[in-house]
Amino acid sequence: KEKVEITKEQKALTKVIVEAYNRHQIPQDVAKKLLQDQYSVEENFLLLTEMATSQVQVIVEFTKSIPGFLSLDHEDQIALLKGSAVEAMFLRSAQVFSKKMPNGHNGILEERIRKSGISEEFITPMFNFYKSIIGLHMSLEEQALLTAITILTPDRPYVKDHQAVEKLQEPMLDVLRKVCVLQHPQEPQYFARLLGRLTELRTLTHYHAEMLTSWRMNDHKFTPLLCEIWDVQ
Ligand SMILES: O=C1N(Cc2ccc(-c3nnn[nH]3)cc2)c2ccc(Br)cc2C12CCN(S(=O)(=O)c1cccs1)CC2
Repeated sequence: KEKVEITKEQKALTKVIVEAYNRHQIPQDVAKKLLQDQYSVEENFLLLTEMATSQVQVIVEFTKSIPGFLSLDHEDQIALLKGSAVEAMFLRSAQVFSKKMPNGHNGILEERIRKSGISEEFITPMFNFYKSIIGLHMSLEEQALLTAITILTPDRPYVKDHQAVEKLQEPMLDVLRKVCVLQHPQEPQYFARLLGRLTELRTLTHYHAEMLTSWRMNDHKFTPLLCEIWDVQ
């Protein structure tokens, strides 16, 4: 049985990523609004849009703290952010949603999301993904590293220097693999299961793009930041 050892450098890298992941949080008042009294479908949608805008800001700040990211070609930095924005937001939402919301409230929040103009065909895969993330009981290190790995995906559209992105993503994959072995010794396939969630995330991006079109049709308004990052005119 191979003795798994995390090197000094890998410990330092994990520390930087976890600190960045913890440092940027959505202002509590924004998330709390979702728990207040009854809202109409329009108001719910507006709240989710406000939340999503804060989430994107948090994800951009987290990304900038990933060692080496700011040394990438500037256009590649934008391509990575735009290519991973929805996935990083859904991954982070699933991870935070469960923690941030005291148990009793999950139902209320779930109710708000269900009553926000998002169609059932998107709600179902979204909550299946959410439940699959919760079921993994990821540690903070695993959540932070998996989010960084998602953002540093070399094969996003318009990325020119794949190699440079791979060089940043590989060390994260190496340390995540070791962290999984050390933190889930009973589950040798745990690391593979984590990466499997990234595949499920890609299907959510597809649903999200479809939803964006239908929201546009029903004249739903988005903030300038969301229009920029989601390529909405
Ligand atoms: O809003 C969501 N939530 C609730 C949520 C998210 C984050 C925090 C939070 N608190 N502190 N930090 N973060 C709290 C509640 C949530 C939870 C699980 C999954 Br899976 C996904 C989601 C979405 C992500 C965005 N979409 S969206 O479709 O992109 C859309 C944008 C505009 C209107 S609809 C809706 C679902």
